[in-house]
Amino acid sequence: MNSEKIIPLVVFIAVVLFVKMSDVKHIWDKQKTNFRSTMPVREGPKRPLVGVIDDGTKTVRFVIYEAGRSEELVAYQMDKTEVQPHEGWSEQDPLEIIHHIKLCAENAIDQLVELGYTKDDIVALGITNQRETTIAWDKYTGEPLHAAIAWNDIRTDSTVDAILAKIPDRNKNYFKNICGLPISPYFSALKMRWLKDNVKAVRRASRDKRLLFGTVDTWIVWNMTGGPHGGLHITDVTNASRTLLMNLETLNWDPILCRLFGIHRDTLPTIRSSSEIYGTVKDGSIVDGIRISGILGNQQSALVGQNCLQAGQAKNTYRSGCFLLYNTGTRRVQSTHGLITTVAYKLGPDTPAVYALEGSIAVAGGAMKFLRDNLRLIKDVVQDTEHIAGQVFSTGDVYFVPAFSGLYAPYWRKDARGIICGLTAFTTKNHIIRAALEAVCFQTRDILEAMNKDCGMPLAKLHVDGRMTSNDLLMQLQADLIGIPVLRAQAWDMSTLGVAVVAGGAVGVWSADKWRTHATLNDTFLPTTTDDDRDARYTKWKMAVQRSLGWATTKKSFTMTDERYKLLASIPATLYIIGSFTMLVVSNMLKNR
Ligand SMILES: Nc1ncnc2c1ncn2[C@@H]1O[C@H](COP(=O)(O)OP(=O)(O)O)[C@@H](O)[C@H]1O
Ligand SMILES: O=P(O)(O)OC[C@H](O)CO
Repeated sequence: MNSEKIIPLVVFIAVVLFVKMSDVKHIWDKQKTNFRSTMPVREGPKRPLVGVIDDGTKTVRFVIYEAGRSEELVAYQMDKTEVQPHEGWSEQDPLEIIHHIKLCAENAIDQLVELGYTKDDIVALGITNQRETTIAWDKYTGEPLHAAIAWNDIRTDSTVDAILAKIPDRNKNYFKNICGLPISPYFSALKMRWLKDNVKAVRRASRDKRLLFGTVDTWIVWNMTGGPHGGLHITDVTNASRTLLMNLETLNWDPILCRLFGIHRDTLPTIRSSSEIYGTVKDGSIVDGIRISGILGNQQSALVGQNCLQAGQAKNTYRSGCFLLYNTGTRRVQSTHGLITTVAYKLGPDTPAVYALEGSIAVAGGAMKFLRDNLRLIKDVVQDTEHIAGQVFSTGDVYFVPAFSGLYAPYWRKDARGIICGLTAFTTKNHIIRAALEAVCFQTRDILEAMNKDCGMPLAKLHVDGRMTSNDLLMQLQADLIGIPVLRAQAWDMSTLGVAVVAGGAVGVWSADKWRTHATLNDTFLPTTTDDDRDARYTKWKMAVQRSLGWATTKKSFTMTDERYKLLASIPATLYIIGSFTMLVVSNMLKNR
């Protein structure tokens, strides 16, 4: 072979090898998230272990901690299937959740065995979960009667209007002093009402007294403790406080609210504390026989995991949504600036509940997914957002309000829809991506402004966690746009740590004091902007928010959606021509009469 032929051949082989290597790296990167054995084999006496089930919006995880240590020992994670049958709807499969939990537990315990432990070293299980997502099932067969309706599903828009019609002045905050929440599609009672109004199987089960309702924690515990054969129908105060049905003072279902939404008390779980031995797993799975002793909604769990156990401490968790919780101690602070009052935790049946003010943001990391999957501006949410947005020094005055399903706190406007404004011929995708990152930071500032007004004392620093916080650019923008230091947690997943602490606490292997010494911080991001600069940009953000409001109406006009287009396109052309011709003839006949 002469060199003319050899050189292209070598180049070709090199290219093929390079492509294959990047494939391998991609697969390896994916595996790393699933098979994370973060710790080497331990020397010295073994500690008791605490297992955690974390059911998130997009993923299920099973994590195992050594009691008293804040680092994960092993973890296994699986993605979940999200179904969006219609615009604004978001459903999950309740059976998939149970299936994934079992598989994750098996895989995590396999890793545990490699480290020299056995499953009997696990002395307690904790559950942390996406909140508000609602499931209805049959108490005698255990069958779900419908898909789980996810927290960010907005199908209940008109249900909200129907409920508001029964309330003086249609005031969405009318019952806020009882349950801490405004009437919004976000919360579970609306989803329960929708299920009763729209799903025959749910109505039938309700009539036959077979219906059980629950948030995801309830569904998991019921299934794991025996299901139709004596499964416990319980929830914890933090999850119950997200339904719109719990009275924040009595910590029980409120009769007025249950009547307003038409939800029968017998279909609701018993409300328990966040840290006590509820029962033992009896499902024949690998964790059979282990005690379940902790339940916390995932945002409350991150508050505990971040060690924000004193009144006045706050954390912000950046996941698909973003949730800022401010511990108010045993005082229930009523927000007059659009925040909600929620239970932060109750560490035992006889200990008082601790409350928090919460600013909930529906879309944070979800906007990055939108840029990748819908607009295809990026390929990788983690690397591209940081890298591409970092290629420009500002958004070029572009603002992105990701109000895909309305705006939550502090606006609570279900009629808002997403906008990108300020586009010029100079705008590139880099500016739009950067604007999407800044949107997360501005929404956090919205919450902080409200929180400072409600609490009267501005927050001096912000503790942050969640997968998105690995983005350094986002963290710096956050510090720049709120003007206070941002303290990033040592590990991104504080939700699993929080419930591990309370589950371990209930069985006496984990005391808050011991855990505290291990909760260390990793990085601090300091503001680099002036007050004037950040205030000017914030004023522009508020203008953008104003433009996003009032876009969606409950009564939709007939618009040509993709679904309708496909339906019309499927009608044979001849039928269409005959139909049109007939209409023409009839209209002429009528005209000539
Ligand atoms: N480093 C990052 N930079 C920007 N966006 C990120 C980063 N990491 C994750 N995200 C986004 O955050 C979202 C939330 O991630 P994750 O915590 O896994 O979801 P969940 O809400 O199910 O817990 C993802 O959909 C992704 O779009
Ligand atoms: O699973 P996440 O992180 O999206 O959490 C969802 C919240 O709990 C909703 O309130």
